[in-house]
Amino acid sequence: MIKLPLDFMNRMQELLGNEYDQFIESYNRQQTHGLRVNLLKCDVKDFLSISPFSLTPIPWCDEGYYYNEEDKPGKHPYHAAGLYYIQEPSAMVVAKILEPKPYEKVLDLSAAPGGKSTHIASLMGNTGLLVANEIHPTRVKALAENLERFGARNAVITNESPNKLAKVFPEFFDRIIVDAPCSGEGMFRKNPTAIEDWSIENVKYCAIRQLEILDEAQKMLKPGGVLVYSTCTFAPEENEGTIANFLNKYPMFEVEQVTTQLNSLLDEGQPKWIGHSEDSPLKKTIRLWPHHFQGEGHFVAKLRKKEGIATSKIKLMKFKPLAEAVEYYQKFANEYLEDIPSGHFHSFSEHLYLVPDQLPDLRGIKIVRLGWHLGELKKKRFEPSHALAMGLTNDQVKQYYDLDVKQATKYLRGEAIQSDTSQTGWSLITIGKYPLGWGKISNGQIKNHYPKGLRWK
Ligand SMILES: C[S@@+](CC[C@H](N)C(=O)[O-])C[C@H]1O[C@@H](n2cnc3c(N)ncnc32)[C@H](O)[C@@H]1O
Repeated sequence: MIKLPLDFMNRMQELLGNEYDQFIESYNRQQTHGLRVNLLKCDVKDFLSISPFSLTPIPWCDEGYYYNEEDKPGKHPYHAAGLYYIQEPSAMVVAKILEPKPYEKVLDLSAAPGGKSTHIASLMGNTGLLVANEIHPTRVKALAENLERFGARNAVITNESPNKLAKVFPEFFDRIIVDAPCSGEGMFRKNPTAIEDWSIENVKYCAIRQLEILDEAQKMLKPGGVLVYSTCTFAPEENEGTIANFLNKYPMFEVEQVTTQLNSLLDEGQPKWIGHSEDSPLKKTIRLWPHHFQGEGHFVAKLRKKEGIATSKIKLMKFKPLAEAVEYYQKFANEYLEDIPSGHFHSFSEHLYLVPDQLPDLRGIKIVRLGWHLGELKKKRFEPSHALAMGLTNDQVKQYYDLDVKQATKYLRGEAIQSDTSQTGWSLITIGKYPLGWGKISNGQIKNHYPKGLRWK
């Protein structure tokens, strides 16, 4: 049994009353583990037909499955191919509640390491625009890696404070998710440091910070848009409390009833825990309890901004592609790609990106990725990026070289692949039909271009 903070246990006992014993008992149950299939790469049926893991469906997410810990899907080459994301099962409900639609503009304001962003990308089918922002400079790297592995082509990744972001995206997004930094009570079973860091003072501090983040988030939402707020804590101050303070400050928002395939398993919000009446709209927020189903604790509120007319002026981005980079990209694409991705090009020094439509002027914003990174101009030749490989399918390239699991493991370790292929030049290295990265072939030798920073030890 894990050792929980005494003040936390006393609080929970007071809140849960008769249910408290059941709640505490859930800490003795085995942790659950989930993976979520990447619909950008394959449909669930295709994935199940090749999956070597023993999987059980997660009831609230069609593409989510529990796996056995011994399966270690994070260490399988299919993970490196971006076929799935390892995610806490309860967390899979959040993007479902957000319901992003193709061609929309969506913001994930506190996105690292990318659980919700990869889910949103997967549901948007590489259309529209996903802005995935993370304030923390180290954590944003993991976010970029995860979205790249997923093959997301429509994601702009930024490393900013909500306040700075709000200045360039006024009334811009159709949907925003604030998966807020919180006291993490719901993750005590999985994350012992959350136990060490827990205190009542921290709960209060988190509640203040959450409202500050929401203050900025609401500015970026279009009239009629949807704002989803989520935490992985049980603390009423950070859940119903934060939402009550928000609604008080911004009466143009209302709580929307959540309808998902999870409905019968969902618990309602608890307005009475913050001194509100039982008929409060806060009852429409939802709580996920670890003693009611297989997963950790979560809270989600779906808010909608009233309809109206957006009055903010957006200055659109001026694309500045490096002409030579475009020229050499096109040469590369004619030689190696069946389907030549085109659209708005933009360059940062020699790097070429394919940028989603309708992007505002992002001057002053720290940009980590601006859409799909195609590659880099290097001394009169174009070197395709890893992101380009991960966003392609094997039928979009003129040549690919398929590996089995053993060879793929070698490739991911950065080792040379023995072959007697007659291919020459850039070849998409795949497992099944799913890309792992690039190889460059000459005289039957495949030079391994799997990025050094990602190589398996
Ligand atoms: C719960 S985590 C996000 C998890 C992520 N959405 C996912 O599904 O993988 C909260 C994030 O908020 C970030 N954060 C911390 N302080 C913040 C602030 N003041 N404004 C915005 N984000 C902040 C943290 O760095 C952290 O990555």
